[in-house]
Amino acid sequence: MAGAEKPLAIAIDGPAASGKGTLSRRLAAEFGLRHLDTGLTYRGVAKALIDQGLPLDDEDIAEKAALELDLGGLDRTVLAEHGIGEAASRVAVMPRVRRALVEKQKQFAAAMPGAVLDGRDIGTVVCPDAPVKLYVTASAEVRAERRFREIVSNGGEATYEQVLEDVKRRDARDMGRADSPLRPAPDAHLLDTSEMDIETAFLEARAFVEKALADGND
Ligand SMILES: Nc1ncnc2c1ncn2[C@@H]1O[C@H](COP(=O)(O)OP(=O)(O)O)[C@@H](O)[C@H]1O
Ligand SMILES: Nc1ccn([C@@H]2O[C@H](COP(=O)(O)OP(=O)(O)O)[C@@H](O)[C@H]2O)c(=O)n1
Repeated sequence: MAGAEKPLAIAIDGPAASGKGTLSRRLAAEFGLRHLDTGLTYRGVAKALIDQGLPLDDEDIAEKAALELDLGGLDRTVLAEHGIGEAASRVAVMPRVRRALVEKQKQFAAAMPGAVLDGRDIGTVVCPDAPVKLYVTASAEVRAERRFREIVSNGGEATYEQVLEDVKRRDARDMGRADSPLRPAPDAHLLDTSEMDIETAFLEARAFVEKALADGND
């Protein structure tokens, strides 16, 4: 990245358990960039409200929690809990919560040498000028199977049917909200990982990033 004049942003969006976090972490390591899982910021707000016994749907209260959130203090091991994803998608419908978090996410992306950000609105709202945008997806059934295995391997309890229902409900809420709904940016490259293992998906994603960066330097 030596000599780069402005930070490089790689925007990765997609629905729950599509594999965007796994890809983002590996791409960040590969290209020497920082990484922000923006889902953790919405999860962080939801967890703060739950811990204080506060409602998830009061915009004044949730905005305050969003403004107070410290990106440096997000503990993935705690926030990854399945139920917090559902709560996060409820706080994520509120425009003032989004505004507060998007501002912090933009600041993160603006620091050199740049960053890989993953979430639902990175290519459309947080980094609309990113030169590299990926929309990672997979069928709801494949994503539910991945999330189910993840929960069980972490010692949690769930059934595949429950997880599939949760995934579909969250998809509907994320795609149906008025503010920054989940959708591919018009210039995003679609990567359907339904039939790909992690390594294959990473190699595809890396090849796409390399090509996009080379094209951008022409
Ligand atoms: N292509 C893939 N094939 C199989 N499992 C995958 C694949 N991509 C990710 N996973 C697994 O699926 C789960 C969800 O992946 P993650 O990257 O956390 O998704 P997201 O960030 O989109 O919610 C993790 O346990 C991860 O190891
Ligand atoms: N940029 C983002 C990231 C997450 N979110 C919300 O936060 C929830 C949790 O996101 P996440 O990325 O941690 O969820 P998973 O895909 O890991 O299951 C999502 O269901 C969205 O409602 C969002 O609205 N915008």
